[in-house]
Amino acid sequence: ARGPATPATTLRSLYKLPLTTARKISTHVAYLAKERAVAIEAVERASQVCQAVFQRLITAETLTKKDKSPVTVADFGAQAVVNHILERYFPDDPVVGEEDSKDLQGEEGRVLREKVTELVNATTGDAMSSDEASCFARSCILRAIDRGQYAGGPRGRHWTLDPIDGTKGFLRGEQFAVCLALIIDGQVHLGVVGCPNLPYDMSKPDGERGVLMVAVKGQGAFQRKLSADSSEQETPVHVSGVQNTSDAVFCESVEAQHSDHSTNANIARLLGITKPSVRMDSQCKYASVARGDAEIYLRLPVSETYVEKIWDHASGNIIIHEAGGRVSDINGKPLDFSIGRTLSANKGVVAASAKIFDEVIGAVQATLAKDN
Ligand SMILES: Nc1ncnc2c1ncn2[C@@H]1O[C@H](COP(=O)(O)O)[C@@H](OP(=O)(O)O)[C@H]1O
Ligand SMILES: [Mg+2]
Ligand SMILES: [Mg+2]
Ligand SMILES: [Mg+2]
Repeated sequence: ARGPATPATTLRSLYKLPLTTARKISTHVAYLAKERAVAIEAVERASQVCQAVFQRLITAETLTKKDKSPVTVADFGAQAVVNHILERYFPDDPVVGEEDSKDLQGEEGRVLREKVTELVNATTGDAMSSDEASCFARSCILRAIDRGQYAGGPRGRHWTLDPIDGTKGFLRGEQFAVCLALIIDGQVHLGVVGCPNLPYDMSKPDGERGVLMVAVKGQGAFQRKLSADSSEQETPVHVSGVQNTSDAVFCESVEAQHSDHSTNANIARLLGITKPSVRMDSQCKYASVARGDAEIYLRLPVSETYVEKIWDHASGNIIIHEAGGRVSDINGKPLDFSIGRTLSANKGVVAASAKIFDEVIGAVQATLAKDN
């Protein structure tokens, strides 16, 4: 079994250095620097895949027919691209990804498989060697997607990927996110969220869109413009400084099946919140709280049986913490990413800036006690 990842052990395995050398230089190299760069590259590439699909495949017709096939193509394409990039740089790291290649296999999956392959090659061909490109045209695309089958758990390193989070938002042309996180020994150490449709500056809601947020444990949270240019400047993000919950804005899912709007509203009332909730799909909600567009994210469960998935929360979780906020489930318990593919030890999610977090949890508990 691998021991806990420290900068020195990470450097040793990344660059195949003797441990003594790795220890000496570890004070000069930022922790997880290579992982951070690769994760940003992967999320940028996958976001391009999603945007290409949106432009080419989503039409008035697919929307009125509620045709979900475009998002399916984008989902598989994005997972193939991210897993492929991760494999190239970190061949030993397993991946917990949302999708699997079942629907792309055999004769039944041929049409979809060809669409995904064509899409991936068209949008990322320039970044691939000819060997890789011809491999992608064949079966490797299924293998790349299925590198996401890992079971997760408490030991070692693994990535977790949501190739498109906020499927419904994607189809509506609203918010969605490409989310990639690195979990080490059950804890999130790195998270990247790409939000192609989120305004870069919320004070200019009609201005430039496309935000990438990134955080590494202990290094703070940053945002940059989402584009393929890796030299993009980064600026630190911080949660809001609002002290009184009555001045707060809260955000929640658009989909009422994912989060209980009426319980959320009761909690907001108890906190003296008067501003209407901001309804938004995907982990862009975490990004909004991280940079102070909103103060609170409420995800009160609707069903007794639904268990949240790690890829829906891992990146957002570290970004909030590194931006000065806190995240827990509805009982104030930290999200436990060490169990496997799901957050089976938790129920619902609450995120808020640190100053008001305890008060928010208090209101959640009081509201739930009253409801029962
Ligand atoms: N009953 C339920 N309760 C909570 N979350 C659910 C749910 N059914 C599906 N989800 C998850 O909610 C995610 C979207 O969250 P949001 O409402 O914040 O946009 C979905 O991610 P995908 O879109 O990646 O499938 C899916 O994993
Ligand atoms: Mg999701
Ligand atoms: Mg998804
Ligand atoms: Mg899904």
